[in-house]
Amino acid sequence: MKAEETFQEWQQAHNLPDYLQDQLQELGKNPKWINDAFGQDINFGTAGMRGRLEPGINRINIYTIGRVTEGLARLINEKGAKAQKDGVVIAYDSRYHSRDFAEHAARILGAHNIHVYLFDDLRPTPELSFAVRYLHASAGINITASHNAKEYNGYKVYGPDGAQMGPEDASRVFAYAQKVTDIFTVKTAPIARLRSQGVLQLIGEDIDEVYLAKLKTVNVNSELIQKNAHNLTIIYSPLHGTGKMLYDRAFRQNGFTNVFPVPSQAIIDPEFPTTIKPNPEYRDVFDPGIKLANEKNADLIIATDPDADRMGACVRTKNGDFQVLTGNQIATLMIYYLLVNLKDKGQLSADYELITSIVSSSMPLKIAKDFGIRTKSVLTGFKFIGEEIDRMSKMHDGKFLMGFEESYGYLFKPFARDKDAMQGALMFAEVASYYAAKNMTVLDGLNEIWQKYGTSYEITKAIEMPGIDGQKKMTQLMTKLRSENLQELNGVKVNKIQDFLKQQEIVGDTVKPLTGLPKSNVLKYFLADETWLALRPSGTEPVIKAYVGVNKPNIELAHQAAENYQNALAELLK
Ligand SMILES: O=P(O)(O)OC[C@H]1O[C@H](O)[C@H](O)[C@@H](O)[C@@H]1O
Repeated sequence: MKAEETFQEWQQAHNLPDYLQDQLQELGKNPKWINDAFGQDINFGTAGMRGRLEPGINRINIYTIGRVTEGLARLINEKGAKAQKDGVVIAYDSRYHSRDFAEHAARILGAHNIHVYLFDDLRPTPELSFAVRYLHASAGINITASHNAKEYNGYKVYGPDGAQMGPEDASRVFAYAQKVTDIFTVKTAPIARLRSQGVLQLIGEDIDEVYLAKLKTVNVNSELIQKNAHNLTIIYSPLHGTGKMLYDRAFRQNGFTNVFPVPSQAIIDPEFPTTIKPNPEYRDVFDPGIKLANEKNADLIIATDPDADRMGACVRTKNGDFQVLTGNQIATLMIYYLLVNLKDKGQLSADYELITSIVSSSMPLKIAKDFGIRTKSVLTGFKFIGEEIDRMSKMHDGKFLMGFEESYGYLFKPFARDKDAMQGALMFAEVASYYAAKNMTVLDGLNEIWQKYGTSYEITKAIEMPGIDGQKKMTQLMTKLRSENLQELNGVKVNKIQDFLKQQEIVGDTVKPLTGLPKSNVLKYFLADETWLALRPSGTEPVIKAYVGVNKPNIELAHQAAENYQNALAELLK
């Protein structure tokens, strides 16, 4: 059906909530918007779906949420009575309509006689992942758009292992969802009836308690924390979201007693009024925290994104200013600390594994190699790290030490199978205590690591390409880059190209198969000066991501080189 016809159908639909009718009228004045919002179904991929909170089949609203939930219900029913009985856990974050959408999903699943565990209030993504495993549920749903701006919402789906759903099941959910002929009349059952029938069960504090007990096991040196944590003042921000629910108990129970929330950002608020995007990779989100840190004489600010899967940190520099660390730098400090700790205790063994992604820093890999442990690099998406954890536990062929992605995601203990900002915050607080005990700052620690292993520095940039037009442009650009086989950049020779879609590795005129990972639209370049570059369309936002990682003798040279390469990539992507 043409975009215009679908748009008209929505205009004529009965019972459309007021806010959607208002938006239809306003936004519908723009033919380009109609084309984009009604031109195709919103994609449901392995990261679920994410989009602007607007009317339209290519947007996030009660109807697209309803349709995909119907798809999930049909998949669960196809799996049989046990899957129905095991049920689905539903969580949600602090965004506009998150709770409405969660209840709507509960009503649809309930109408299919699928057991539902619905959180009584907002909760972190990793707690949902944990709950799916703990309750032996057949799936999980989280209504969240993670760190996106306030205009967005989304839908993440989890499999029985607590990791985000794999490609096979995701495409079946999408296929079932597409079979829904009338998006406005998906069958629901009333919440009160589902409650009285025992189909819908509320959960909350009961899960918090067991999840917190698990979080207690994350820190590795309680003696160090006991001796030093009282000297460490931590400023914490949940960025208006779900981290608020548990941070206080989590820090305290693990021995971090000097933790102060940023008051303005500890207010749960879908407007995210203190930020442009509630994303802990940006400096501006830390501004209120820096003010408080100066008042409290604190050196460390930790922030978690609204669904508390990403964790970022901002630390005091020598001249008293503050610097936001990258996800790669945080991971570098963490893996180094973990390995030193294991070595000191005489517990280091070669079967420990570090799992990371192909677009993350090479520094943690270097450190892991130096300490003699194993590493594996997987595609972007924490579910791939989850798969490796599964492999280790089933095959007994490795001990999981840490998983990380440059996008501020970390995991240490596999009771959750998605990145866990609570685990990240606790581990980073321990790293800061370790350096405090040595009278060093976290930045001193990073410098020490750089002196030992060379200075790695990475910059990731996201180049926006919105709408259906943007999607076409990304496809064209990736095709063009594939056909060009880049020979040099900024005068430096490209030694090797890895094409993860064609599964080929190109060295000069030789083309070899690239094995070991599923197909993915990623190009990675290795240059003669130890630089690596990667390009890929994001799976969660309308952007192409450009990753640069350089290795230089010092940080000034590294900064400069990384910026220069980013500029060169920006030219390529014009
Ligand atoms: O780079 P993207 O495709 O936007 O993905 C960025 C991130 O998105 C989600 O949050 C996934 O859970 C992460 O594993 C992934 O790293």
